[in-house]
Amino acid sequence: MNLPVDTDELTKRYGEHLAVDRMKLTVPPGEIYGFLGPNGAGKTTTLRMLLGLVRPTSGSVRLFGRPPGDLDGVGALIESPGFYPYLSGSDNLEVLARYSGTDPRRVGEVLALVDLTDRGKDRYSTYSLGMKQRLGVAAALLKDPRLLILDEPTNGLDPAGMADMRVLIRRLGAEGCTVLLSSHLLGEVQQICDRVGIVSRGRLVAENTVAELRGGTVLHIETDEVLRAADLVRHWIGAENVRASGTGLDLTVDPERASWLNRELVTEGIPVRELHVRERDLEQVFFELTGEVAGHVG
Ligand SMILES: Nc1ncnc2c1ncn2[C@@H]1O[C@H](COP(=O)(O)OP(=O)(O)OP(=O)(O)O)[C@@H](O)[C@H]1O
Repeated sequence: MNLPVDTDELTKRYGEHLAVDRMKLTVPPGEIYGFLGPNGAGKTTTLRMLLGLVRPTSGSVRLFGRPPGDLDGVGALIESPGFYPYLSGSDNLEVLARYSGTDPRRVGEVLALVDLTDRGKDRYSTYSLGMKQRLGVAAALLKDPRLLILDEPTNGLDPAGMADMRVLIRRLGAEGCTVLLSSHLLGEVQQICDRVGIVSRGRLVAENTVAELRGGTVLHIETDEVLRAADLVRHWIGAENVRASGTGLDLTVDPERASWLNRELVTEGIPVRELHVRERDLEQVFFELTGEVAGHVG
């Protein structure tokens, strides 16, 4: 099958600097794939290589089985498109439609898709940042793509603008469009994407669904005797499943065993102040996988 996105050993080197390192990226049809990593991780460079805007140092790119540069069926928003500020959103799209040989009747359709019908006749310069971004997506949708590539589509948007963009992307996905988007915001990919690839220093360090990346649940125990509790629990369930954190322990263990653990600890004279199951945070997973400072990612 010709996948919408399929790269192999994709590499880009700028002088001594390895911006993208042997990237293997596959996106099957209909998926919303989040390409997640801190600033400078190599996301934009990868997306630019997919679109034939940057030549790879080595490795290969195929979009629908075709070499980069053949962008039939592919729409992209990589950096803010150059819209004319004094033209309306609608007129700007008509210029692009004419330029790309698209039926101008499509302009009304894409404006509706991005919820800009009411403001289509207003000058671009009067648009909010969120509206400008949505017009950018509308431009990428002009040719009715089967694959949409979006670089940081919510960058710089306020919470309402971000929410609108999430709704839009999910709607496009529901209509069968494959979407590959990059982001440095964990919360965002968590909410939008079916699958996530985590990129760090040019390498894809993990790839999975959000749920699987989180790796299920953690049992958290709070006690005043953390060290003694940690020793005992390590002995019972294996040291690799126990992490001491401050006044508590995080255990990778079947939550069904919570009452058994509680009983055993109390029997050993360890007072258990609190015991609850919690989901691992994607931010924590990200940090564990990449060693990147968590503050880099939202
Ligand atoms: N034209 C270039 N010449 C030299 N180095 C570059 C060039 N383009 C990108 N780089 C470097 O390659 C690395 C990856 O950059 P890239 O823009 O792909 O990262 P990113 O993950 O998209 O981050 P951001 O979200 O900040 O754009 C960075 O260290 C960057 O400085």
